Amino acid sequence: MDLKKFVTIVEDWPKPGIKFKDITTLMDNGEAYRYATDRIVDYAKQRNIDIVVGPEARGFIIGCPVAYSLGVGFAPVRKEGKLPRETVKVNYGLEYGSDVLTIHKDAIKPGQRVLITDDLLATGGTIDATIKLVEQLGGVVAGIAFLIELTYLDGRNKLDGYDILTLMEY
Ligand SMILES: O=P(O)(O)OC[C@H]1O[C@H](OP(=O)(O)OP(=O)(O)O)[C@H](O)[C@@H]1O
Ligand SMILES: Nc1ncnc2[nH]cnc12
Repeated sequence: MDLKKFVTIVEDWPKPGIKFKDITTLMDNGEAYRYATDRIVDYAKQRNIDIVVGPEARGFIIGCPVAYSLGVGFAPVRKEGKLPRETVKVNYGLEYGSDVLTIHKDAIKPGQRVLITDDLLATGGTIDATIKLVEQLGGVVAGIAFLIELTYLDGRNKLDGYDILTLMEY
């Protein structure tokens, strides 16, 4: 299936010069959403995943159906002030700003094999921060899966040494 047919490019959003890749038009097509999810599930099955971790908000859209299909748990990474119990946190930069990401301190047990999911790899700042959170808790990043990679931003370089799956490149 040609997944790119289901992604809508929105020019100059949220800021001038950004070509926003809108995945809502992929998610609202049942066949495309299932096809993309199943490809990530196939990847995860080869990597003995204990738990899926995804950053707010679009990382949830990808990670939750993958976790459900694998029969493993999902741990959310959220922006600061959203998780109610004790967290660890890290600052990060992204294509159009900067922020703080957090995860519950007990979300991952030391040694657990983690699949990180998100919709899109741009500068790699979000996932670099997510890796730091997972590793701070003793998790092993066994794979990272995205729908989309913006190759011109070279985020993959920032994630050097980790195993990465992307389903579409721009
Ligand atoms: O590789 P990077 O440069 O870090 O950029 C990619 C991240 O940016 C977007 O999330 P955003 O922070 O806009 O949040 P949202 O998912 O809540 O819209 C996207 O969903 C990725 O998580
Ligand atoms: N160009 C882009 N499109 C969609 N989400 C993004 N997150 C960071 N850059 C993005």
